[in-house]
Amino acid sequence: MILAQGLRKSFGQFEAVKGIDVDVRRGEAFGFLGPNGAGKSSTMRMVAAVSPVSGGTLRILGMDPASDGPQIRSRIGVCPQEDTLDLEITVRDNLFVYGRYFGLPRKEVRERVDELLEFVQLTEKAGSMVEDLSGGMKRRLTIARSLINRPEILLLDEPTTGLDPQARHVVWDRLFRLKQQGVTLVLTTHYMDEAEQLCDRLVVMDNGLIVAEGSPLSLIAEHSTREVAELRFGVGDNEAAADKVADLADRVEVLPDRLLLYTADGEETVAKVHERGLEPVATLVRRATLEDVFLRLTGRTLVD
Ligand SMILES: Nc1ncnc2c1ncn2[C@@H]1O[C@H](COP(=O)(O)OP(=O)(O)OP(=O)(O)O)[C@@H](O)[C@H]1O
Repeated sequence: MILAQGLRKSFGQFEAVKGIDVDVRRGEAFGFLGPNGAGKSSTMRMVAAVSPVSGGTLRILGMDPASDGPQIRSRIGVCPQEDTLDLEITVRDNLFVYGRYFGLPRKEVRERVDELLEFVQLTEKAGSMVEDLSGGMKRRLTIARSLINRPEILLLDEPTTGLDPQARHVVWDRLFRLKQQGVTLVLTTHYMDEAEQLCDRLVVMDNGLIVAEGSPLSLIAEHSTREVAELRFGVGDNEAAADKVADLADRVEVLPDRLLLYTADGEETVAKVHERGLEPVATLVRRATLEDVFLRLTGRTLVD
C-alpha cells in the first residue's frame, strides 16, 4: 500500500526525515511512534501527497505522489492533527460540503453522510454547529469526514492527542471497526499505549530516523525483559540505590523520579531489594511496554 525507500524531507538546511524505509501492507494498522519532532508528521504529509519528497522513493498504492497526486488523494483519507472543521456550519454540512469536493453526486453524498454520522455516533448531533461539540466529537467528525470517499488507506496524525481517556477509547473502537472492514490504517502517535492497542506493526522514530520496527510484542521481546520493577527512593537517592541493586536485574535505568529494574520476575526482584535492607518509598511491578523499548533505544522517555 505504501513503500518508502531512503525517504527524506528537508526544510532548507534542516533534515526532518533522514532516509527511512517503510512497507505498509494491505489491511494492517501501521504506526509511527516517536516523540515530538521525530519527523512523523513530515512523513505523513509526504504519504498524503501534500508535501513534496526531498529524496529517496515513495509509492502509494503503486503510484508516485510527484506525478499522481490527485489520483492518490482520491483513494486515501486524511485525518490531520489539528481539527480543520468548519465551525460555522452544522455537523452534517461539514460532511456534505467535503463530499461534494470529491465530486460525488448529491444523493450519494447524502446517503454516505447519514451512514458516516451513524458510524461515528453523531447522528443526534447532525444539526448542531461544530463549535458546540466536545473535543472527542470533533475528532470523530474529522474521522467521518476523512472517510467520505471510501478510502483504501486512512492516514491519522495523532488521532487521540488532547482527548480524555473515555473519548480516546471511543476513537480506538471506531478505528478497530474500520480495520475490520479492511481499511489500511496508518497513524502517528506519541502514546505508547495507543501504539500497543492499535498497531499490528510499527516503526519507532527518533530524530528523523527509524530506530526499530516490528509488532509491539516482538519489539518488547527484542528490547526488554518481560517485567519491570519500578522503585522510588527519596529525592536524589535513586543513583545511590542503583549501584546497590545493579546485579539484581538484566538492566537498570535511572530516571529523575524513579529507578527501573528490567527483570524476568519483578516481584522476586523487589523481594531481593528489600532483603538488602533498601526501603523504597514506593514500588510497582509491571509488564514491559513500548516506552521501555524507546528508553532502551534512545536513552530518553517518549514524553521527555
Ligand atoms: N514547514 C516546516 N518548516 C521547517 N521545519 C519544519 C517544518 N515542518 C516540520 N519542521 C521541523 O521538522 C521536525 C520534524 O517535525 P514533525 O512535525 O515531522 O515531527 P513529529 O514527529 O510529527 O512531531 P509532532 O508530534 O510534534 O508533530 C521538527 O524539528 C520540526 O520543527
